[in-house]
Amino acid sequence: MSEVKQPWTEHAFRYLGLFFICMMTFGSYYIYDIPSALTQDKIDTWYGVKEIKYSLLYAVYNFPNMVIVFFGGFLIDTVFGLKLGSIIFCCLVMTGQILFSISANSKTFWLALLGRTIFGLGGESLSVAQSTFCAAWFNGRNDLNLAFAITLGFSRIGSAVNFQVTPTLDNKFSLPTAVWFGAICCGISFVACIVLCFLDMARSRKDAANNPVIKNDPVSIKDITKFPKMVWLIFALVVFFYVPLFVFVSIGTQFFVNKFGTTSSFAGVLTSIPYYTAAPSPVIGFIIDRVGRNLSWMALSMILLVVAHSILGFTMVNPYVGMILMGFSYAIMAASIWPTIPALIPSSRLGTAYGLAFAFQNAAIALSGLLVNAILEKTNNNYYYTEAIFVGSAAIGLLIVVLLILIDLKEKKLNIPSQDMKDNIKLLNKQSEPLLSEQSSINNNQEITY
Ligand SMILES: NCCCC[C@H](N)C(=O)NCC(=O)O
Repeated sequence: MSEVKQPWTEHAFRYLGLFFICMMTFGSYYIYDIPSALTQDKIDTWYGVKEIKYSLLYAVYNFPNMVIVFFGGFLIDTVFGLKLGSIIFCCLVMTGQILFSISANSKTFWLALLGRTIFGLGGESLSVAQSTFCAAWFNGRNDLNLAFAITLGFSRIGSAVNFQVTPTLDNKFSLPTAVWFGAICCGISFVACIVLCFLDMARSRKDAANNPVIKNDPVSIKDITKFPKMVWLIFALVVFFYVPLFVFVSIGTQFFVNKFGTTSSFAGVLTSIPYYTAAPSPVIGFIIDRVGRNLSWMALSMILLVVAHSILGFTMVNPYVGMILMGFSYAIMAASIWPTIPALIPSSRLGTAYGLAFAFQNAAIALSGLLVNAILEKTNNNYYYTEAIFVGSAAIGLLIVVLLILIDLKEKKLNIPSQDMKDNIKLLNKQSEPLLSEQSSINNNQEITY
């Protein structure tokens, strides 16, 4: 297909939208790790609670999201729409953090848990909305991978900044001030979300004028049974990649103190390296937009993750080496995996698809987090077993990518030059809406391939 040159105003408009897409989740990424940045000891002393209760501040976020985030995505596609859905999820995030801040003033632990629960009801679904916005604004353009990479890189800077700002505010002023600052960040994200919704109205009008589609295709929960097998393999890969990353990060500080004898503040610096190295992710996204072949990049990322955990778990090599490799692995995966979903699923069902991916991810992180902590407790902090789990998980992830590459030799959807992938996405969205409605009214048993 021939390439039509876009005017610079069109690019400027898309990148203005992208700025607000990034800002919309800045607050939620910032506040997620506030308990960890304050440290368990401080939280326990402040609220007068014991260890197990501290972990509840994370559990109340992750456990409901085994289910909630899937419905969040589905509701975006069916009831709320993207704009109203984002506003509702942003409100939940902000309300949750305000309650957490009030609990910090009143030293009421149950209120802190309520706040984190309400944050969880909105936090993951807001990330689904963010990915769906990103796909809506950049589908069919040359810079889809770059846009996803900028979004994640920016969000992760939010996570990393929290680890510096929260302890500083806590030391200089007080613990409640540090927590309220998180609420202010959520307020800024809420305003960004409102601005984005206005911009998105203009974007929808422009896109509808350029690519008119016949909208007669109600989204149903049963549609997930028609998702192609490649997208299920992508969901599996999300699980096997993020478990060795996020679960490791959650025990990282203690790991470095125990295994390498570092101070806890230096251990914190080491642990946050993968979040900082997400910053060059846009550069990688830019390269992938030029060369395409997302699956090959994902294979490289999985290899780096296997090597990183093998070095960290089974050698005494300087921990910077393993953590920087893990960071590169994350930067590459963040830029290459999320844009593959719009290449397999039409825009009208992207909320559901991202919702499913995050639901599996949350379930896996919550359950394996419990398993890993139980193993550490039973083995008196022997990290050999937990690192074996992380290496095993990354190795399974690598096998899944190899399987995807083999399937794609025939399907030619994901490991192809970027121009071909872009053309496929345009075709998928042009065809899917009339195609789905026609097919489902003709024969409900007939398989529909997106
Ligand atoms: N509060 C943390 C948001 C996580 C969002 C989502 N589950 C996710 O993992 N996104 C991809 C990423 O790399 O952050």
